[in-house]
Order: sequence, then structure tokens, then C-alpha cells
Amino acid sequence: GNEVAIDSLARKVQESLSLAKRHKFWETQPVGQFKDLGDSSLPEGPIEPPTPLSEVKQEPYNLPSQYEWTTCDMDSEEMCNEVYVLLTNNYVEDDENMFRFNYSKEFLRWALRPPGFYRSWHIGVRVKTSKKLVAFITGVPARIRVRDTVVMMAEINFLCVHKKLRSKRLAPVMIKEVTRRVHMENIWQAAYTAGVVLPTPVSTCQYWHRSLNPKKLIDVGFSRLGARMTMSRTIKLYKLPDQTVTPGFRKMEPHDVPAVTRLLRNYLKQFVVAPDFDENDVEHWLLRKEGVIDSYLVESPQTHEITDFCSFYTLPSSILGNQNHTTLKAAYSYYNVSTKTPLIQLMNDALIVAKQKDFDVFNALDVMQNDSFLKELKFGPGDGKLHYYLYNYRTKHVLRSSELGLVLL
Ligand SMILES: CNCCCN(C)c1ncc(F)c(N2CC(C(=O)NCc3cnc4ccccn34)C2)n1
Repeated sequence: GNEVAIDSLARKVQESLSLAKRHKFWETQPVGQFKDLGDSSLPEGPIEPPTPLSEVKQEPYNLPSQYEWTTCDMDSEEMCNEVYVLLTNNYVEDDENMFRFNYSKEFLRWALRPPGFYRSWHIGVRVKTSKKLVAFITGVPARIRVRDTVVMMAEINFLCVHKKLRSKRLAPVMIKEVTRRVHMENIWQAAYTAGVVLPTPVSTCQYWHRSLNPKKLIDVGFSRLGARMTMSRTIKLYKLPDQTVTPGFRKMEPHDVPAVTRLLRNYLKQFVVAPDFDENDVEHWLLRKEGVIDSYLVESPQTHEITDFCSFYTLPSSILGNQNHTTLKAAYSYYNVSTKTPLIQLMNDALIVAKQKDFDVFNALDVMQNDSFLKELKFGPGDGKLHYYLYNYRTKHVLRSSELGLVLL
């Protein structure tokens, strides 16, 4: 009736208001501005030059008086637990508030302590009186290549404000504070993603989902029974072999790091934006960690050469308000390389091991060469888009998602 129309109008007004405010902040930042789109006279590269370190603001930005900054030491079990609880209750949800990401503590320690990490970039906000952690934002250092230029960047992630403190404009000051702490380490560029449109995406990707446990996915509302489909027909449609099919397919081991590094560095050269991984980075980001990151490779039975690689990370979601299930077990495609085994066959083996490990769904973005297997391996397009952003670095054009060789967690 009328109240529904008024309610949806009110929501639209609210969204447009916050949109105006949001761009108010981003129009003050060195990021591609909407007005510059299409102006290919602007050169590719940094938008602003570095500031002399002596001129970088030495003290933290001011928070509203009842809050204080804190550095979250993820090595501390207690601090890591506080971060875990904040994210578990207040981090990203889908548009219908049916699911919320449930990054595990082990995952957060992995994501936030790569080679060269800065503890000072793990930033929390506490209530002064209660000391309750109510907001969080992080950066980790990463060498990212853009075309032929390798740039030291901060990968910004896990921006989270407690549900009860939304629209207090905490996010802009947290973004400024992590930027200030990144500048203090003489780093002037950053990379981040968001499910929302901000000025100005360097690329926009589509999520795709491959059902592994269709019955549970339909029970919890993640997917719907197809038209003219029965449940038993749907279960049969997504059935996978019990064993992988590629000869020489096996888990990655520590002694594989040099070969996987060579394989991955060579493969990532074809993309416009990609991480510039060395062996230390590969050892951290791609060696398997139970319940966090799974990685497999193909070692030729004849030559013992490592010819292919695939990996996926574990990111469960809390299922909000379902009687029978509390957690959606999701695997997210990470970095994959195929030089001998067809990518379709390699990724089908990845689906098979994900099913063996009892994942409910296997998610993939349409980045790198993923487009070549998504439809054939029965992935369906998701409702979520993921926009990629670079801070203080302009690219000549908006990139196609297939030009992206970077997956953020
Ligand atoms: C690189 N940093 C990304 C972190 C946030 N990432 C992974 C993300 N950002 C925007 C999205 F659109 C998205 N989607 C995964 C797809 C999906 O699974 N959608 C249903 C669903 C299940 N659980 C959740 C939890 C939150 C949102 C959607 N959910 C859509 N993922």
C-alpha cells in the first residue's frame, strides 16, 4: 500500500543523501574523479607527488571525543578475538541481510601479517570509557605492478564500523588515519575493493557461484530452484566425481615455492594490474594453511615439472535467521595458472577437492582468465559486483575484468 511506497521513497532519499555526502569526502581525495572519465589526455601514474616525510601529519586525526585510537596486535589472542567478534557481528552483509562474512581468526592473522607488515596499520577505535572495540580498518604492504611499473602500495581492507555507530561519519576519519600511517612509511598508493560505486573504479568485476551443495544453498536462500527443475534433478546437475582427474594433481608443499613462484610470475605478466610476488610472498600467500588457504599443483609424472597451479581461500558466511543452518561454507577462487592442463580441467579438479572438503559453494570473480571456465563449469552469475580502486594512481582507461590479475581477500 501507500506506506510501502513512502518507505521505499524514504530509502531512496536516504541513499541519495549518503551518496552526496560520500562523494563529498572522495572529491577531496587523490582518486580518479567522475569528471575526469574519458579524458585520456591525463597521464597514467600517480595523481599527487609524495609529500616530504617531515610534512606528513605526525599526530593521529581527531576522533569524536568519546572515542580513542588503538593498534590491534593480531599476535595477541585477546586482541585478535576482539577483532574477530567485531567483524562477525558488524562486517559486510548481502543486500537482503541474509548473510554476513565470518572471517576466521586464523584467516585474519594470515591476511594481516604478510612479509613486511606494519602493526601500526591494524587500526582500531575504542570507546574511551568501556574500551569496547567499535571500529576497525587495516592496510598491508604489497608490491603491485601496473603495466610495466611496479608500485609499492597498501592494500586496504576490513573497514568495519559497529552497526550502532553508522552515519556518525567515522569511516572518513578512519580512511584518513590509515592513509596518514601509510604515508609515514613513505608509501603513496593504495588498492582496495568495495561492493559500492565510489570515484572511480579501475575495474568492475562480477561474482560467479558454483553450487557444490545445492540442497543447502536452496534451503538457506542463497540460490533458488531453477524453473522446471526438481531438487533431485538439481542435485544431479551439480554432482561431481569423487576423485580429481588430472595425473600429478597434488597439494602444494613448502619445497614447491620456487617453482610455483616462477610459474605464477610468468603467468601474471599478461595482466595490466597484478601482484609482483617473490618467493617470500608466495610462501606466505599460497602455501596451504588448513581452514584458510588451499593450494594444489600439477607435477608432470614424466618430467616432474610443475606445469599448473590452483588455489582457493576459505571465507564462511554466517547465515542470519535460518533454523537449520548457521554457516555457509564458501571457497573463493584465488590464483590459478594453467600452462599444460586445460584451465577448465584444472578448475574442475579444484571444484572436486572443494566438494571433498565439504564446501557448499565455490565463488569466483570474472578476473584473469576465469571467464573461460565459468559457464562451462556451471557457475551462475551472482548479484554482487566487486569494484576495484587505486588510490593516488590514475590508469589511462577503465580496465576490463580480464585485465585484472589481482585478488584481494
Ligand atoms: C576483496 N574484499 C571483498 C570482501 C567482500 N567480498 C568477498 C564481497 N564483496 C562484495 C560482494 F558482493 C561479495 N559477494 C560474494 C558474493 C556472494 O557470495 N554473495 C552472497 C553472500 C554470501 N555471504 C555474503 C556476505 C556478504 C555479502 C554477500 N554475501 C557477492 N563479496
